[in-house]
This record gives sequence, C-alpha cells and structure tokens, in this order.
Amino acid sequence: MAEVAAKNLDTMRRRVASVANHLAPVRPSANSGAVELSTASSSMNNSYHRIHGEVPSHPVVWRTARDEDSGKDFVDIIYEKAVGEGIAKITINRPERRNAFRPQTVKEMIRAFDDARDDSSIGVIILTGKGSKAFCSGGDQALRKADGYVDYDNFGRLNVLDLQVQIRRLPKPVIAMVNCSLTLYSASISCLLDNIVVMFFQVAGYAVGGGHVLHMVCDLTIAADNAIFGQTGPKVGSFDAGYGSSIMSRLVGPKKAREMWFMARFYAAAEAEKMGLVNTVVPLENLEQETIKWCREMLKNSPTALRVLKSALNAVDDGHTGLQQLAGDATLIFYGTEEGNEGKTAFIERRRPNFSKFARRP
Ligand SMILES: CC(C)(COP(=O)(O)OP(=O)(O)OC[C@H]1O[C@@H](n2cnc3c(N)ncnc32)[C@H](O)[C@@H]1OP(=O)(O)O)[C@@H](O)C(=O)NCCC(=O)NCCSC(=O)c1cc(O)c2ccccc2c1O
Repeated sequence: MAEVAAKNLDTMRRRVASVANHLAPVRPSANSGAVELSTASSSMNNSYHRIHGEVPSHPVVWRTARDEDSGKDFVDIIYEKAVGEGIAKITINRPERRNAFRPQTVKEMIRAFDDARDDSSIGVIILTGKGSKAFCSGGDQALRKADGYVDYDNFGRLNVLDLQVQIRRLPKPVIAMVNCSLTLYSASISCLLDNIVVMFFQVAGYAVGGGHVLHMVCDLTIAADNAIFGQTGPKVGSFDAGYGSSIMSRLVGPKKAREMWFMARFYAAAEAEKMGLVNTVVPLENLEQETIKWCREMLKNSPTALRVLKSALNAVDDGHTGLQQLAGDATLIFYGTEEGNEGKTAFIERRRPNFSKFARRP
C-alpha cells in the first residue's frame, strides 16, 4: 500500500515538475545578442550607452483615435495612439472569430495604417489582436466564396493583399505584437503523503493562415511565450503565393518555408524564434511593455535613417517597387539640400541655376 502511494507521489512530482518546466518563462530575446549587452552592466559602461541611455519604462496611456479623413468609426478594429508618444496601435477586434478578418476589417486596417502614415507625430505602429486567444486566424472562412471573401456586397475580395503591400511600403516601422492566452485552472490532488495542487495553463494565441502572413509582413515581431505560428492553407484549400511565400522563404530559408507550407504544422513561439520568424519572445505579462520598449528605443533614433533602412532592406526583393521606394527617399532627402534647392529657386527667379558651387564628390 505504502509502496503504491510512494509510486503515485513520485509520478505526481514528475508531472508537476514537467508542467513547471513547461511554464518556465522564456528569457527575453533568448537568441538576440542585444540581451547580453543590455543586461551586462560592464558592456553598458561605454560612451555609446552613456549618451543614448535607457528608454523610459513608464506605462503607456492610449487614447482612441479616429480616422480623421473619413470621420467614420471603426467597427472591426480598435485604433489608438499613445498620449505624448509617437506610437499608434491597431488591434483587430473580432475575438469571437479568433480575429479572422473579413473585407471590412481589412478596409478599416488600411484606413488606420494610412492615418498613421500621414500623422507626422507617429513614428512606429503596432499591429495586434484583441483578446487572449489570437493575433489573427486569417481570412474569415465563413465568408469565403468562389471569388474571395464577401461581406457587405456581392463582390469577393482578397484585399488583405493590398494591406500587405501597404505595410511593406509604409515608411515607418510596423511591429506585430503576437498575443496569447493564459488561462489558469487548478486542481487539488490528495494522496496519502501529500496534498498537491496542480496548475494547468490552457495556452493558445494563434498567428495562423493569413494572420501568419500579416505578422511576417510586419518589420518586427514580438511574441508572447505561448503564441503559436503556422500556415493552414493546404488544409483549408488556400495558399498565399505572394508575400506569404516569398517573405517567408527569406525569413526562415527555402527548406523550412516548404516545410511550413507543405505540412501546415503549428510552431511554438520558441521554435518560431529559432527559425528567425520572430525577433523576440517574452512572457505574456511583459508583452506590451516589451513592445513599447522597442517602440521607444526606435523613436529615439533618426526617423529618416529608419525610413531609408526599411526601403533599403526591402529594395532587392521588391524589384521596381523597391527601387521606387528607395529612390523616393533619395529625392526626399535631396529636396532638403542646398543643391536641390538651387534648381528650384533659379526656376522661380527665372535665372540660370548655378550648380558650379557644389562639390563634385569622389
Ligand atoms: C485559429 C484556430 C487554430 C483556433 O482553434 P481553437 O480551437 O482555439 O478555436 P476554434 O477553432 O473553436 O475557433 C473559435 C471560433 O472562431 C472561429 N474561427 C476561427 N478561425 C476562423 C477563421 N479563419 N474564419 C472564420 N471563423 C474562424 C471558429 O469557427 C469558432 O467559431 P464558433 O462559432 O464555432 O465558436 C482555429 O480556429 C483555426 O484553425 N482557424 C482557421 C485558420 C485558417 O485556416 N485560416 C484561413 C487560412 S486562408 C487565409 O487566411 C487567406 C486569406 C486571404 O485573404 C488570402 C488572400 C490571398 C491569398 C491567400 C489568402 C489566404 O490564405
């Protein structure tokens, strides 16, 4: 009898240890060398860190933002801006559908991203999903018809493709903040020698299907430690042969991209980080705080440098469109120079421009 009880206890202990081990918080930025730098004080003791310093950690205050151009209220999304800081946040608000998008959702996201692009006080944009169960589960399959997704009219739409292009070309960093749930259940198990309380966490937090493509198109992804990533297309009769394939191949490499698409498996956040799909994985309770930290850190940097870097990082892959974006940035910068201004001023003053005073640099 005592032998059986001891064996049961042993089994119980192993289970608790296994659950506890599973729940051990992931060290922030497990793969990123940046962590070592930001935590090792000796590495911080240099002029670079003394001058640029730490970012503030006070809580962010959100205010609901409107689409100033259309004046229409948002239904499928929540659009917010941080008070006194250059951060906008777009939240897909269809939690009962795991934040699956319909054409209306996408139209609203496009309007919000447009507003954030146009608002010169905004320097970085967060994309996330409402609630605790999903970032986004892709297109709303209940609305899928023969020619795309249909909501308020009879035309099928694949307008998420326009949104992907918009995010890719938007000259400000866009961060996907991939949320997840953490629901605690507890059960008390009594045995002869001990009374053990076992805690179960139900975890989820899906960035799947077209929702997975959305996070990949964003410039950076910060994930909660129990988020789940994957493509479902081949299981539901769909595929994204555009950015969903080409950007993924760049991110994880051609073999792994084939695995993700052909097998349509799901991957835990830690695995996604190893694969290069996400920038960092943090405990759920730190997710927004960490994302805001990244935003604040970028906001301290030169907006023009970030703008040009984004277009430069995309340029080769994006062909003519990438060149167009990078070239537009070059023109933007040139217009601000004395040399560029000389041409315009001469035209206005109806005189011959004098470019001879400008250096012909090596
Ligand atoms: C995301 C899940 C893994 C979550 O599973 P879980 O068990 O937690 O929850 P439920 O399955 O019970 O879902 C709860 C509730 O939500 C509804 N729901 C979830 N996802 C969707 C969805 N995508 N569309 C519609 N409804 C959804 C679900 O039916 C439940 O409703 P109840 O009324 O029953 O409570 C799991 O839900 C899941 O696997 N979801 C589907 C993921 C998926 O296959 N997405 C579509 C991929 S295709 C796509 O997104 C896509 C879109 C485009 O616009 C494209 C455009 C151009 C090219 C390609 C495109 C493309 O591939």
